[in-house]
Order: sequence, then C-alpha cells, then structure tokens
Amino acid sequence: MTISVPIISLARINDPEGRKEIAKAVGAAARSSGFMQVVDHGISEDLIAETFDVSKRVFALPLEEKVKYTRNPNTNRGWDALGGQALKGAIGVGHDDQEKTTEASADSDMKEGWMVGPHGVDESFEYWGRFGHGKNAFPPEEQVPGMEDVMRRYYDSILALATSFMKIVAISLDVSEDTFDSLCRLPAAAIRLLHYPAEEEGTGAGAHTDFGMCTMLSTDGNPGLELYAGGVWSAIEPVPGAYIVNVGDILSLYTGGEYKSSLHRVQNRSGVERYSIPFFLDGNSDILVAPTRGPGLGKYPAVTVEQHLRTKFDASYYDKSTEDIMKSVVQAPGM
Ligand SMILES: O=C(O)CCC(=O)C(=O)O
Ligand SMILES: [Fe+2]
Repeated sequence: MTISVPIISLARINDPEGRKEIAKAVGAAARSSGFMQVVDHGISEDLIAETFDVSKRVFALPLEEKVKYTRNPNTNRGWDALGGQALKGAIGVGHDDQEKTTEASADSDMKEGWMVGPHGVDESFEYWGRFGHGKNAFPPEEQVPGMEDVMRRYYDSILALATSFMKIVAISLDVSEDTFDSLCRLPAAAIRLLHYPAEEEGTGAGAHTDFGMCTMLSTDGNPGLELYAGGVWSAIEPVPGAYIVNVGDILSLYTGGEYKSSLHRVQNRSGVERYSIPFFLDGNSDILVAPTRGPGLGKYPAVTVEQHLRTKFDASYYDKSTEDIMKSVVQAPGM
C-alpha cells in the first residue's frame, strides 16, 4: 500500500502572503501524519548529487578503513556499522501500537551510516564536550576526495533550509516567527549518510519516531520508507527532487502532540542498494521543552533537548533487551 503525503512548494517563502499559505499547508500536514514532501526548496540538485556521490564513495571503502571512524557515542559523529543500531527502540511513549510495531522490526537495522555535523568545531565551541557536538570524522582527503568540502556545503545549506522551515512552523502555530530561534541556536543537528543493502527480509531501519524538531530527508529514489498510519504500514513514494520532511518528538512535545511525530521504518525490498540522506534538526541542547498547547498540555514532563536525545540514542544503540529499551524511552506524545 502507498500513502500520499501533501506536496508543499516553498517557492513563495520570501513573500508575506506566500509564507502564510505555506504555513497553512505545513500545519495541516503536521496535524495529520506529520509527514510532507517539500519542493522548490532552493537546495541545488548538483549539491544533492555531489552529496550522494560522496556517500557512495565513503561507504565503498574497505571495512578496515571505515572502522577507524567508528561513531563516537558522545559526539555522535562518524561511521555506524551495518546492524550497529536498532531504531525499533526509539519509539515515543503514547503510541498505542508500540508493542506491535516493535515486534514488526528486526533486532538490528540493516543499514550503515555516517553522521556529520558542522565543520570546524573545536575546543572553543560553546557546546564542546556535550552530547551531539564535536569534531567530524572524515577519512583522509585522498581516500574520499572532496568529502569534507561537500559535507560542509551541504550542512550549511540544509541547516539554513531547516531553520527557515521552523519559522514557517511558528507561523503555522500562530506564534511569533522567532519562537524557535532559541531552539535553532547552535543546535544539535546532523546529516546522516545512510546505505541500505537490498534485503529480502529484515528491517533497514526499525519502527521509530524521529528525535528532534524536524527531519529533512533526501533519497536516491528507491522506495523503502514506510509510514505507520491508520493501523497499517504504507510506502511513501519519494517525489523526485523533493525533501521528505517530518515532525520529530521535540516539536511534537512542544505542541502537546498536536503536531505528530509519526512512526516510520525502512524496508529495502527494491532489489538494489538504497542510499538516503536525512538531516536532523534536533535543537539547542539546553532548551527545556514542554507542551505549550494541545492534548498533551500538562500531561508530559519537560525535558531538555539534550536529555531527550541522550535517552533515545541510548535506547537505540547497543545490545539492550527490548524490555530495557522500552523502559528507557522518554515520554513524548507521539500520536
Ligand atoms: O532512509 C530513510 O528513508 C529514512 C531514515 C530514517 O527514518 C531515519 O534515519 O530516521
Ligand atoms: Fe526516521
């Protein structure tokens, strides 16, 4: 089964009337499945193609090279081995179908990843040493020529897009456009290059909700992403050139569940390898988030972005039992 999520053009994002119209569409999508596809986003096709090219080249390195850049669990930068994560542990409480969807995912994700954050972070950075901040891990230039440069340019572009998208989200909630500025300041945020082998069974990315404010996903066009809606898993078909954008837990929590952080997963049955590149705008580590409206108002405790990320990363990495994982999942009004 296939599900179509709203396709929203950002062409009129710089025009006051256009902004209101975009915000209306974004609000409707966020209150429905929390997923949408965004076109006319201004990120050049060439830059996206260059980023996919880098991704293919870095994953093609021999295992003994990639292992040198194994993801640092504190900074959240570097390479994740195939099967190194089980996203099925990362489900916000409040999902009635939690157990069912957990059973529906394999114990580890059949994907490898490479997490990349902003360029040039060093000891002088305000959040140095804090979770989700730190130095990128790149192979030497001669092994993957251009990787650092391409990733820096892609990071800057996608962060700018996600930050301006959050202003539209603010308009859609009828609050001041600068409402999310503090959440967008020096945010924990990362690009994740992902590579899924073709699999006849198993799960590429287990059922989960995204952790932060919003996710902007580019895919190579191969299907595999599925959304859990109305009690069934349905495929989202990527519109060529569009970003698949979805609400994460932090934004859902802020809206008391009015905006949905929906369950999704990846199963790559396409018969070919699949590459995708999500960007996660998680938020400023120190900002305390609690429901300001919606059905969850007064029901869910406030958490800082850092606490929430830590809990969800801890829940989805390393070989914990499902029971342990479920115990450590933070309360977030997913649906
Ligand atoms: O690869 C995809 O299509 C989605 C990946 C995803 O959901 C995630 O990394 O959070
Ligand atoms: Fe996701």
